[in-house]
Amino acid sequence: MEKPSRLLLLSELRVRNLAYDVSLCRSLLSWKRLVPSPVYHPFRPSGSRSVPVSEIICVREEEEEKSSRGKSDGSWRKIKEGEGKDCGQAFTVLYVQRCQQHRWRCAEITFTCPSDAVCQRWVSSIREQLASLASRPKHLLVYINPYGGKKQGKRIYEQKVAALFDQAGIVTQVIVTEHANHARDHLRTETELKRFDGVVCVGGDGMFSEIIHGLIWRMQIDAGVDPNSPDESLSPSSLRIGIIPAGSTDCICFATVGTNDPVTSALHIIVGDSQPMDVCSVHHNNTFLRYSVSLLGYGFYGDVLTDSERKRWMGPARYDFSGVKMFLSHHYYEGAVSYLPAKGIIGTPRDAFRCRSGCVVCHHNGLLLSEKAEQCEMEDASDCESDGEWRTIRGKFLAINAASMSCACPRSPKGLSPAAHLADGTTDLILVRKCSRFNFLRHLIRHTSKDDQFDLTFVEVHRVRRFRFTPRQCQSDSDLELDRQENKHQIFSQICRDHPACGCAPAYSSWNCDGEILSHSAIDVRVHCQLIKLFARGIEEPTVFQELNHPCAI
Ligand SMILES: Nc1ncnc2c1ncn2[C@@H]1O[C@H](COP(=O)(O)OP(=O)(O)OP(=O)(O)O)[C@@H](O)[C@H]1O
Repeated sequence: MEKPSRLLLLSELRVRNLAYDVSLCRSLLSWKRLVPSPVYHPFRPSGSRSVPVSEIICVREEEEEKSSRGKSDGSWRKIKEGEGKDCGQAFTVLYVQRCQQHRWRCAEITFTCPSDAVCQRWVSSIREQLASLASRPKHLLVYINPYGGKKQGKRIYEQKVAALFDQAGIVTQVIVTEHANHARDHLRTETELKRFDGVVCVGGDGMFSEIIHGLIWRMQIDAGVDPNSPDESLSPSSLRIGIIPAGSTDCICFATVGTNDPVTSALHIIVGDSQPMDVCSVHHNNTFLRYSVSLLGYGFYGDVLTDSERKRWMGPARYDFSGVKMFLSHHYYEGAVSYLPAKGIIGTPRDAFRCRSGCVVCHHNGLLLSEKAEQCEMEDASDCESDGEWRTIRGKFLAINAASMSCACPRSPKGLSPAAHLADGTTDLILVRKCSRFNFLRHLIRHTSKDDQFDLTFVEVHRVRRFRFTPRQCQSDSDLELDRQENKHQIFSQICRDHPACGCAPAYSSWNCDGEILSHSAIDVRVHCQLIKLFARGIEEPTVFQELNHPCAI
C-alpha cells in the first residue's frame, strides 16, 4: 500500500521571484526557501510552509503576465538582468488559513514554473489529489432565509459564499424561502435528495431547526420508520448539513465551528468536514412534537422564551428584559422527572474535559452505542434499555434543563453544561430545585464565571439517555399519593394544585425546545446518538491552530 507521505512531485519554483523547493505528497503541499533571506521583510513570504492537501480549496492556472509581474508585494526593488526570463506558466493554490478565534480565511500563493509542462504537471497532480478526497461535496442544496437575523441572508450568501463554492467546483441548487417551513416541507416531500451530497442552511437556529425537521422526517419515511413512536430507533441522515450563519441566534454554528462567520462555515463545507451530532426526539402521549439538538428548558428558560416572544417588537433586547422579569417572578413548578442514566460511558457533566474537534468521548461512546444497537438487533429488542434503571425525582423546580451540547454562545462562553458532548448519545439533565432568589442568582452568575454552576446543594445534574417529565397536575393518583407521603409537611401544595391561580406559582411552564415553545408540558425525550452530520469538525484546540500555522511545524 502507498504510504501517505510518498513524494509525488518536487520542483524548484518561484514565489514572487524567490526560489523555493516545492513538494507535493498525498497529504501535504510544502514550500521552502532555497536561500533564506538574512534580512526580515514583512511582505516577503517566510522560509517554509506546509498546507494539508485536505485544506486546499482549489488550484488555478495563471496568465504568464500576471504571475511573473503582476503579483508585486508593493516594495521597490531592482530588477536583475534576466530575472523572470525562465518563467513560463504559473499556478495559484487557494488554501485554508487559520485566523484568530477559530476563523478561517482563504489564502493564496502563486508559484511560477520554469515551463508550461512543469506547470501543467503541478496543476493536474494537485487536482488529482483533490479529486481523490471523497468527503468533499460536489452538489449542494442551499436554502436561504431572506428574513433571518438582519435580513442579510441573501447578501451574505451571494457576496461571501457563492464565489467560494464556485471556485471549489461545487454545483448548487439555491432556494430562497418564501415562507416559514418552506425548507422543511420542501425537504419532506418534493426533493430528489439522492442528487445532493449535502444541504446548506443560510439563516439562524430557527432555520437550522427547519432543515433538520425536514431531513430527519424524510429519512424516517424513506426508511419506513414511524416518527410518532418514541420507542423507534431513528434512521440516520446520509446528507450532511452546512450552516452559513445569518440569523440573530446562531448557537449551533458557534458550538460546532467555534465562530459565527460565513466564510469560515463555507470553507468547512468545501473541505468536506464531518461532525456527527445527537438529536433528541420529543414526544407527548406517543405523538411526535419536535426534535432538539441543543436545549430543552422548562421553568425559567421556558418562561423567558414565552415572555420574550410577546415582546418581539423590542428586538434582541427582549431576551434581557424577559430574563430579568422571569428572575424576579421566581416561579417554580412541581412535577416528576424520570430518567434513564447513561451507563458504561466515559465522561461526566462535571468533567474539566471539553468536547472538541476529534472528541474521544464522542468517538468512544458512539462506538459503544452502535455495538449495543447491533447486539439488540440480534437479541430481543425489548431488552435494549435494560442496561439502566429508570429513576424518578419529584419536587419543585425553578428550572429543568436538558443540554445536548454545552450551549455555549458568545454571550455565555461556558454554556449551560460546559462538559456536554455533541455526539456521545447523551443529554445533561440539570435540575434546579426551588431555592431563594439569591441562590438562583448565584447559580445563574456561575454560567459566566469560572465557578462550577453545579456545585450548589439545590442543583443536580445527570447524564441521561432518555427522560420524561410529568407536571404535578398531570400525575396519576398513585404518583400523587407517593408525593404526599414524601412531602407530608407541605400542606399548601394540594391547594396550589387545585387552585393554580392562587398566586403561589402558575400551574404550568412551557418547554423551550431550541428556541421554540412546545405545546405540551408532559414530554418523553429520547437521545438518538449521532443521528445527523454537519459540515463542521467541532471546535479546534488552540494547539491545532499553532501547529498548522507554524511555518515549520508539519
Ligand atoms: N421566507 C420566510 N419568511 C418568513 N419566515 C421564514 C422564511 N424562511 C424561514 N422562515 C422562518 O424564520 C424563522 C427564523 O429564522 P432564522 O432562524 O433564520 O432567523 P433568526 O433571526 O435567528 O430567528 P430567531 O432568532 O427568531 O430564531 C425560522 O423559524 C424559519 O422557519
